[in-house]
Formats: sequence, C-alpha cells, structure tokens
Amino acid sequence: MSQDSPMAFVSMKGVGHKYDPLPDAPMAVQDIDLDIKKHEFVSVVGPSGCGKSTLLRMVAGLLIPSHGEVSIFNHPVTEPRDDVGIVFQKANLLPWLTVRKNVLFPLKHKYGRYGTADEKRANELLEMAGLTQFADKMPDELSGGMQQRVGIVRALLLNPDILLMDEPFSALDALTREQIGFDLLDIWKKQPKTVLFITHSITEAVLLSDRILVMSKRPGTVLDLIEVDLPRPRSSNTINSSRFAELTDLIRGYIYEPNTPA
Ligand SMILES: Nc1ncnc2c1ncn2[C@@H]1O[C@H](COP(=O)(O)OP(=O)(O)OP(=O)(O)O)[C@@H](O)[C@H]1O
Repeated sequence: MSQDSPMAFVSMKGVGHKYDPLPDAPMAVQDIDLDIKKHEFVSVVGPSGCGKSTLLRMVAGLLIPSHGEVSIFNHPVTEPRDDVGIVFQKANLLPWLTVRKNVLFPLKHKYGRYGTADEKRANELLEMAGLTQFADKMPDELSGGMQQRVGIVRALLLNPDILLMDEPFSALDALTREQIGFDLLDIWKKQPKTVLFITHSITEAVLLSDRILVMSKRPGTVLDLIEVDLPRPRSSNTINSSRFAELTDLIRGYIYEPNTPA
C-alpha cells in the first residue's frame, strides 16, 4: 500500500504494536503501510478495538511502535512534535480560562508567555471558526460543538503541518456532528493541513476524506485503502449522491461482514 513517495508527510512502514511484551501476546495493530501526502485528508475506520487510537498515538509520538516505523518528513517519530497538532474526543478546555486564553494555552504552557502576534493569530483563528463573539466567554457558556471547534482552533495555533484527530466529534449529537464536519472542511480549506482522522462514523469518513483506511478487527490491519472520488467542495448534496451511498456500502461491507476484501 506504501507509495514510497518523497512527498509523504507521514509514512508508516510495517507498523504494528503489541502492548504485552510476552512473545505469544496478541498484536493490537499489525503490518500497517500507509503514506499520507501533503494536505491529504485520510480517515481510519474499523470495528471497536481494532487499534485506530493505537495507530494515531504512534503517529503522535505518544506510543513507540513495537514493530515497524512511523516517520514524519522522513524522520522517525520518537516523541511528540511541535508540527503535529492533536484533537481528542473531548476538547478538555480549562474551565477557569476564557476561550481565547484556552486557545493560547499551549504557548503559555510551553514558553510561559505569549505576545501580541500570538493573540492576533488566536483572534484570526477564532474568527475563521466563527467563534469571535465567544472569545471572552468561559468554556461552560459554549455548546459541545463550539467547545470542539475551540479545541480545533487550539490545535491550529502553532500552525502544525499535520493534524491528528481521534474521534473528535463522537461526543456530539448527530445534527451538530454533521454541521461540525462541514465546519472542519471549511477550516481545512482555509488552513490546509495533512489530516489523519479517526472515526467510528462511516458517513463522516466518506464526507470528509480523500482516502479511507479500513482496518480489520483485532489485530487491526489494512483491509482496504479507499480513494474517495467525490468532488469538493462537499455539501449535504454530496451525502445524497449515489456515489456516496456506494462508498458507504463498500465500507459497511468490510466492517459488518467477514474480514475478506471485496
Ligand atoms: N494501554 C493499553 N494496554 C494494553 N492494551 C491496550 C492499551 N490500549 C489499548 N489496548 C488494546 O489494544 C486494542 C486496540 O485498542 P484501541 O483503543 O487502539 O482501538 P480502537 O480501534 O481505537 O477502539 P475504539 O474504536 O473502541 O475506540 C484493544 O484490544 C485494546 O484493549
């Protein structure tokens, strides 16, 4: 599956992980080969427990693979990097800081301070995400969807080349979730990033992605890497198209039926 492209921003070669070091312990993730190109949006779907988060944590440098190698810009990932932003399932905003100060928090945490240029960037990002009027509010004054948008803006503050998102919308209700998917596409268009997006939602993966890695049940390995040939920009019309239905059916077939490629 690897294309050995020099343009790969993220490269996984033979990546696998076994949490338990005993020789006969089961692998959580096995034999993942994937190159993600500049500004590509790649989603990972697969049954619960197949190792999606494990894979993301290895790309994030939060977990070192027991097998194979993850590299970013041709350098093996051995620890978290500043050019990689992460968005988790919960925004985990600090409740005692305003929205703007939450967005600036990574700088405060890393360098102990931030300057007016940083505040300007935070304001610009908040505006881009439609959050300007909430910049001085406290997190608990915002809806769950808005809090997640703040989490995305915070991850973009240091202008990372790569954005890793681990089920970022799974705590949201269905309507908010669909809307924030479109919001994310809008943000991604304005601030192009290379995205690795973990989701349980097949429709979300098809709506957002350029390619979708479909994983098997544990030990999670590659069942298919699907090119999403739907035109952009995507909208609710995309969801109603026959090609959208074909792609979601194809993935459903992998996930809900025996693990054999179609
Ligand atoms: N820290 C850990 N120690 C031991 N086993 C772990 C650890 N983290 C995850 N696992 C196991 O590794 C496998 C993959 O887990 P992981 O959370 O990566 O899957 P997932 O596909 O993200 O799951 P879900 O879709 O339910 O969030 C599971 O069997 C899980 O129990």
